[in-house]
Amino acid sequence: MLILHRAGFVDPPCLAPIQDKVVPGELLAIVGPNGAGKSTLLSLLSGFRTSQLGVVTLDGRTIEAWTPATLASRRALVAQQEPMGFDWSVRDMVALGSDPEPALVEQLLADLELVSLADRSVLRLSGGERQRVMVARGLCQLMARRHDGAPDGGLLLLDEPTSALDIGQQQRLMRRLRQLARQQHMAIVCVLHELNLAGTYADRVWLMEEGQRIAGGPPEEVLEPEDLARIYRAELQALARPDGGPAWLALTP
Ligand SMILES: Nc1ncnc2c1ncn2[C@@H]1O[C@H](COP(=O)(O)OP(=O)(O)OP(=O)(O)O)[C@@H](O)[C@H]1O
Repeated sequence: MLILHRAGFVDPPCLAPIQDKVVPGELLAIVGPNGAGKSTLLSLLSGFRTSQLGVVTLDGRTIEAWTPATLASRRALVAQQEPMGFDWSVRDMVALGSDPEPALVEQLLADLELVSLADRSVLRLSGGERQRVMVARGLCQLMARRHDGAPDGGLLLLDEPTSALDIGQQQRLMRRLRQLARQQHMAIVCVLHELNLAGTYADRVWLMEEGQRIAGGPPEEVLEPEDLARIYRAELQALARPDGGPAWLALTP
C-alpha cells in the first residue's frame, strides 16, 4: 500500500501537502485542468521525485529506501507519450526489462487487443496502438516480477492512458483495468481528462487545481457539475444517470 504522509513539493512544480493512501484493489482517477499538477503528483507517487515536505511510504518503507530493482517489481509508471526507442516488435516491447513467462505476454497481448500486431515494429503503430502497448508493458512489469511474498499486485500509474483511444477502446481498457485491480489486487492510478470515464469506472477520484488536491473521494461526491464548471471554466450540462451515479457531463454548444 502507498501512503502519502503530508507529502508534496515546495520547488516548482509545487504540490501542496497531501495526506491519503492508494489502496490495492482500487482504481483511482486523478482529474483536473491543464497545469493543475496531475503529472507532478504522479512523479511523487512513483518516487521519481522525492517529497520535500512529508514522506511517501510503499509497503511501510519510505519510497527512497527501495532499490531501483525491487521498486520496479512493485510499481510501474506509464508516462504520457513514452518514446518507443528502437525497432522492437510489439511482443518484445511488452516484455522489455521484465523477463516474463511467454504465457503472460500472450495474455497481455490478448487483453490489450494487440495479438494481430504482436510481430509488427513498434515504430509502425498508430497512436492508440502505441498507447495500448505501453499499458501492456506496465502491467507486464508488475505481473512478471511479482514475488511470492508480495502483499498485493503492486501499483500501476498511468498518465492519460486513454488520450489516443477511440470510445470503444476507452471502454474496454477502463473495464479491463478495473477488473485487473480487483483480480490482481493491484492499485491502479489513472490521470484522466475525460471526466465521464472517471465517473463511470473509478472507485475514487482526486481533483487537482493549481497544485493542490482540492477534493478526494467517491466519484459522486467529487465530480460535482457546478464545481467542475468553475474549475475548468467550462459550460456544462449535467445529465442524471438512472443508477444514481455521478451525473454525465456534456459541453453545452
Ligand atoms: N520543471 C518545471 N519547472 C517549473 N514548473 C513546471 C515544471 N514542469 C511543469 N511545471 C509547471 O507545473 C504545473 C503543473 O504541471 P503538470 O505537468 O503536473 O500539470 P498537469 O495537470 O499534468 O497538466 P496537463 O493536463 O496539461 O498534462 C504547470 O503549470 C507546469 O507549467
